[in-house]
Amino acid sequence: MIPRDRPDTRAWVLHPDLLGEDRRHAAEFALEEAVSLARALPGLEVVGSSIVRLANPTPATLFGSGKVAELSAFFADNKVELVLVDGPVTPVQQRNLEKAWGGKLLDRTGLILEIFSDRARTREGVLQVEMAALAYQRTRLVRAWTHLERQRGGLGFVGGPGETQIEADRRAIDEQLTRLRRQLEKVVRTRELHRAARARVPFPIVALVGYTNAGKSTLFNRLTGAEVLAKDMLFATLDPTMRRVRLPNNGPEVILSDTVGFISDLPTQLVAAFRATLEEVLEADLILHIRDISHPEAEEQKADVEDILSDLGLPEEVPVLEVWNKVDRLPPEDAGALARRAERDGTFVISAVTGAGLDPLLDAVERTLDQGSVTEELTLGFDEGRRRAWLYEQGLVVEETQGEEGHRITVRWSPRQSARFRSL
Ligand SMILES: Nc1nc2c(ncn2[C@@H]2O[C@H](COP(=O)(O)OP(=O)(O)OP(=O)(O)O)[C@@H](O)[C@H]2O)c(=O)[nH]1
Repeated sequence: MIPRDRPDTRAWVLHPDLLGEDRRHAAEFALEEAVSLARALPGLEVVGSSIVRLANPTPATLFGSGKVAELSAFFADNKVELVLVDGPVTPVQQRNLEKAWGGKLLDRTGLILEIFSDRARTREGVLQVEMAALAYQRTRLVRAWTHLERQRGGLGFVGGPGETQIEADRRAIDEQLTRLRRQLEKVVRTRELHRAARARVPFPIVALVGYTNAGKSTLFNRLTGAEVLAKDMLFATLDPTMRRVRLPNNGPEVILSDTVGFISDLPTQLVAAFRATLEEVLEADLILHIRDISHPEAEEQKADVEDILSDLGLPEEVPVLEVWNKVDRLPPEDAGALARRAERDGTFVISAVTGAGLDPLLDAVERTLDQGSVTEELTLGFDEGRRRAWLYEQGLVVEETQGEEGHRITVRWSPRQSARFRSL
């Protein structure tokens, strides 16, 4: 963990470039993202960053010996205390580089874990991140152990002191993982209860999803007036936040849900933690996919988000509206062309900062929620007062007459509202 009780740690971000000159831009975008990630972490001062060409990773030190020495002098001159390497670094490489550079080193997974742990707000988020961190540590122990074994010439005898220690560490991690897993099961059960309770909330749920830094929290705050952390930081939101809001012009009330941002090349150990925080979108009646249209990799980001949503098993009937945010950052002529394209594609161009384009978007939200709705006639027995009251609370009742067998009620509702009613 990075100490928080002292002046900011001076950090340098290194992106090892495995691709070479013709993919230079990819390396530059990757470095930029890595720097934004590092800036998202309190307690760090990012003093600079660089791309290091890496044709053939060296098993012991990742970079070649000349490069290691050159960087060592450079880090000493610049008083760098922590080096963030934007890629995987083996435990052996980490140990050797830390020795050579005289400071700490964190690889990409380590960095994202630090951010997740800093941001996790719900009990479930915290547990998921702790488990991911332990699982990560465990793989590093195993690798160190194999390495030790190899150092001993692979004779295969057991019980050497180093090995016993690593075995003991591994057992301790396993025990802790089991404990955390049990706690998590309990938390998930409680969450299911909450979810069932929320399934009875009388308003449709609109979820904001999108890449990290796309502007979800800014839009959320603009629409709800809520105090959700919005900074120029990645991962300002790790756990979804929900607020009730009435759409303008006396439109319907909805629950707006802000979710954790996506990130490219998420290390595999972190996928479960990330998904756990995103599962909430499966309950939404409508999804707004917020995109930073000024981002150079906007298209790749869109594909990533769509892939994950479909992997999560988002039901097909849940409508998704695509929202092109940050239009204020484009030159006016590009913004004009974008608006024409958006009209053709059925997407929405907005600026969450200036408020431009919000009215048409909110009209579309209202229309889309209504379009999915159908009118149905129900008969409720006289003993079903609670369910009848629920229909009224939701404002779903169009007409009611009394028949011999009970109340005949005409309702207009979305498929999800109808499903919620049936689960009452
Ligand atoms: N120029 C401009 N900047 C914007 C706009 N919307 C958001 N931003 C800025 O983009 C940065 C990120 O915005 P957030 O709202 O925190 O982004 P997010 O999608 O919630 O990010 P995560 O929580 O990391 O997923 C902040 O600095 C915002 O001020 C916009 O419409 N125009």
